[in-house]
Amino acid sequence: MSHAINFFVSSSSHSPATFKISRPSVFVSTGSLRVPVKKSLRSLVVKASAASDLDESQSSPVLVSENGSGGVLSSVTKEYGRNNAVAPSADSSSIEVDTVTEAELKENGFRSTRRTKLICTIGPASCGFEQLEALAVEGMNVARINMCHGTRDWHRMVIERVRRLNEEKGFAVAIMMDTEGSEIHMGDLGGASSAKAEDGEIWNFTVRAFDPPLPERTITVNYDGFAEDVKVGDDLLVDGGMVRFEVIEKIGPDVKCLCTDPGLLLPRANLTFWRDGKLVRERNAMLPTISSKDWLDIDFGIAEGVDFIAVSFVKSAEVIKHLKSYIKARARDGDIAVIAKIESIDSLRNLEEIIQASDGAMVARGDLGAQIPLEQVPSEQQKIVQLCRQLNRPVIVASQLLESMIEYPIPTRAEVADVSEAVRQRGDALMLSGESAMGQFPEKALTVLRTVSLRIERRWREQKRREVIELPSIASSFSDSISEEICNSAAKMANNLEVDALFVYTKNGHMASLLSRCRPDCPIFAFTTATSVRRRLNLQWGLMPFRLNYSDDMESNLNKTFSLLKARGMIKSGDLIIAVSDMLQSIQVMNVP
Ligand SMILES: Nc1ncnc2c1ncn2[C@@H]1O[C@H](COP(=O)(O)OP(=O)(O)O)[C@@H](O)[C@H]1O
Ligand SMILES: C=C(OP(=O)(O)O)C(=O)O
Ligand SMILES: [K+]
Ligand SMILES: [Mg+2]
Repeated sequence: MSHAINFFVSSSSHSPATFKISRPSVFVSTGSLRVPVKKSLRSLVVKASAASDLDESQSSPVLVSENGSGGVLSSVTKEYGRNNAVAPSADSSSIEVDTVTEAELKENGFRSTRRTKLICTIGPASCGFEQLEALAVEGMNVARINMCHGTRDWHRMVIERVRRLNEEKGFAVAIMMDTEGSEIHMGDLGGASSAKAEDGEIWNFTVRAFDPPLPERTITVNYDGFAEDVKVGDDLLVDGGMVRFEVIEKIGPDVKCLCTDPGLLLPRANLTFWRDGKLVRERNAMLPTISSKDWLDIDFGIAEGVDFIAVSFVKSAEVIKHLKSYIKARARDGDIAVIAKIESIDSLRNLEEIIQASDGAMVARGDLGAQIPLEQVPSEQQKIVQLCRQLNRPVIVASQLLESMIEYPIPTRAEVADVSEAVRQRGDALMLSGESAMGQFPEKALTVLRTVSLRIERRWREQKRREVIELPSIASSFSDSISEEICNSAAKMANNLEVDALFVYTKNGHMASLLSRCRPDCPIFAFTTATSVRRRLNLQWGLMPFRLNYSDDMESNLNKTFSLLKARGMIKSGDLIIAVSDMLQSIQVMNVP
């Protein structure tokens, strides 16, 4: 027996008078017990189309098919059979999914797949082909290159290796380029890997350029206005306080500083200065968010076709809008997603408009913690994660998640608790920085992120502890409202019916992100026609992106998908799924035939 429930909604004029929805006489069970309804199909189709396209009979209410003979089921079965008959092996190559997802699905089934996405910063400790491969196998979804460090040639080499890895080994690792931004930082220490500053020593911070070797106890500073901005008596903090100096004398371009908290100085470490307990914001606050060097790096990123550009030290939404239109005018293959890094006081002030303007955000706790009191960082993190979810933007929690693993093979208990909390908050992605860029245990650190994520996600599902965060409507058009309602309902149905997976057919990824936003219990298979969209979906919670050519005909799309996934052993007969699509705005519940 099968049930098909169809709503036809006429919507060219959005006045309530022409908008008719009738209640279905047969409704999908919302009991919490999962009932395998083998060979049945229940579908609810909400179709928004121009009123003039529909006559009165078409727009009239609900079509219910009580028997399977003439309903959607029979055509699904027929189509499926036909697909199967025609060269299944040739067809099975036309669905692209990364090897890690495939293996995870085959070995452990739907429920156990990881929902939280993982980003690794690539540096000297992880840039080799085999090292990158090991990270990909371990679950790296996105490789981040930080333009603060290394040359463009070095970054190009990393991008090429990741691309080759994807092509040759079937991964789908996306690339994120992170701009240097106009932060004030130290120079390269004349090639030394570090320098020790001792208590009571006097160091010279200077804007003069030197050929190596540098004079003893000399630090070059990248910002020309440095010597003018600081005052005698200011505190100078390296990396938010890892080393502390006090300004004792200014002589032209040289600033003499007394070390008051000793420690290790690392190349290009960030510098902030404080006066009367407040961050000093002189002319340095006027520096452009995107420097001329950043624009060259951005051109490089566009030419290399990176998937994401993360913008450091964002102050306002304007810069994000500007960059997005710059990219749109230049990027060849679709656009590059722009991620706003929230790491300054200004970005906190303009948080909502910045997130609105961006394609995603990063809680960049490293620099954020150097600008606001440390004890305020956790609550800002929570707020940013929640706001991103409400505005439907992916969010990354970054920096010092497993800092001790730069040196040690296991994390501290406190670090594990921090990672757990970020997973519990349901951020989209977690990011490694120094742990994977220059630490001794990049793979082990990634394994910790993966296992902790899996553990917390499973526990959350087992306890059925769905959080009560309110998801406000974000749609800006009637059609968007329909998509949003469909995704909210489909996610709820998926939880109540305990389905195995949600399927979403989405050309630009919007419907997939709306489903991800609901953080449903089951994984979301996102089918998209474009490789670039597929790579970008890698950043979003719970999405398993597939590339697949499909038509506007949902039935044939489903048949094709079932046969391809079955041929690859990723689904099996009887699995219960809910499918939604952005072509025919619909929800269908069915067992895989
Ligand atoms: N491309 C690179 N080349 C050399 N070292 C790098 C590179 N990328 C990252 N690193 C090292 O890894 C550390 C952590 O990376 P990250 O957090 O991205 O930078 P930062 O510490 O400047 O914020 C850096 O301080 C630097 O020592
Ligand atoms: C991720 C961050 O930015 P970066 O590593 O580029 O300083 C941060 O400050 O936390
Ligand atoms: K950066
Ligand atoms: Mg930063």
